[in-house]
Amino acid sequence: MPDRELNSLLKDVHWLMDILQNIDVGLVVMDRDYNISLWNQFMQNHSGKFPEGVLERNIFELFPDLPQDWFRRKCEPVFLLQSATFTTWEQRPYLFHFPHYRPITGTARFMYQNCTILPLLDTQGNVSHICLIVYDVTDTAVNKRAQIEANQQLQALSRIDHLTQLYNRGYWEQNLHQEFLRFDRYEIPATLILFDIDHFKKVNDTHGHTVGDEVIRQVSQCLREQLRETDIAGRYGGEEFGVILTATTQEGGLDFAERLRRTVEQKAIQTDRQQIHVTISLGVCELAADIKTEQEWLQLADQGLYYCKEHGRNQSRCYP
Ligand SMILES: Nc1nc2c(ncn2[C@@H]2O[C@H](COP(=O)(O)OP(=O)(O)OP(=O)(O)O)[C@@H](O)[C@H]2O)c(=O)[nH]1
Repeated sequence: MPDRELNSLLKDVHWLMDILQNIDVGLVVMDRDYNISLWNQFMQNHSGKFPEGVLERNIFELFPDLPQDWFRRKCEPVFLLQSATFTTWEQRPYLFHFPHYRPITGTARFMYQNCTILPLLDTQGNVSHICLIVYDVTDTAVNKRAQIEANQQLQALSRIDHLTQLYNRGYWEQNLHQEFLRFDRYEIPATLILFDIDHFKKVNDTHGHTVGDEVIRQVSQCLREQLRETDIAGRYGGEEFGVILTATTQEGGLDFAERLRRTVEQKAIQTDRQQIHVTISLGVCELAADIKTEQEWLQLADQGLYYCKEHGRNQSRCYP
């Protein structure tokens, strides 16, 4: 080869090596036994390990925390099939546990990484080495996680009634529908309670709307204290509430209703000026095969509630 061509080739190789060293991604070349042949500046900066300490050494001995089985499963097809593989931070947040110091994404305790593993062919066309490329994707990952979290919070907020912290009517009705379908499929018992505060208009008229709101809040608090984790309680209307008692028969439902009724009756609701006592009326209905829709289920519980209103209030009634 003429000198000029050789010089030009050497220059190209020299430049390429410069680029490999300074590029802002991690580059690691390994042989068939996972011994390291190339370790660029990015890997040195983030691991604190210098090339002289890693070259010709086995990557699993140098980094005992590497998920060895998983990593081998990713690399073996690259050796055997001569095709590249990729891993993303969503599958596994990182391969190398590198600290992360960026001020903007300061919430990240480590560097999130995507990785690519490329086959490197020898002169006979066999894959003698693989090249692992490590990308720092912390900014993307942190933003995406923050977005997911914000969406979850928004979703939770859109399900909750602001005044009572119970489910709002829309979300509660979705649950009623689900419970109805569950009964249809598995015949697991479920009991519905609809209740409202007696003579609530009078509370508003006598003490004002703010006190009325406080009464609604404190009755909701009584309800929350009675609930099991599987019960689903919502604010159905102004001073009307719905409770779905899962895996509960009419007998259990009536027990719950009476317990709640007594708790509210005994509660002294403290307002700025005085104590107020209120009572509630409750309609109870266990789901049965002849109830064809959830609307029918609601109407039956409502008829129980209506019966209580007609017969003196401060009581609970099963219907049918
Ligand atoms: N303070 C307050 N009042 C509300 C709210 N939502 C509905 N109300 C009031 O609740 C009252 C309900 O009155 P009614 O439906 O006549 O029932 P009631 O006076 O409780 O009588 P019975 O149910 O028959 O015992 C109305 O005056 C509504 O304005 C609310 O969020 N806050």
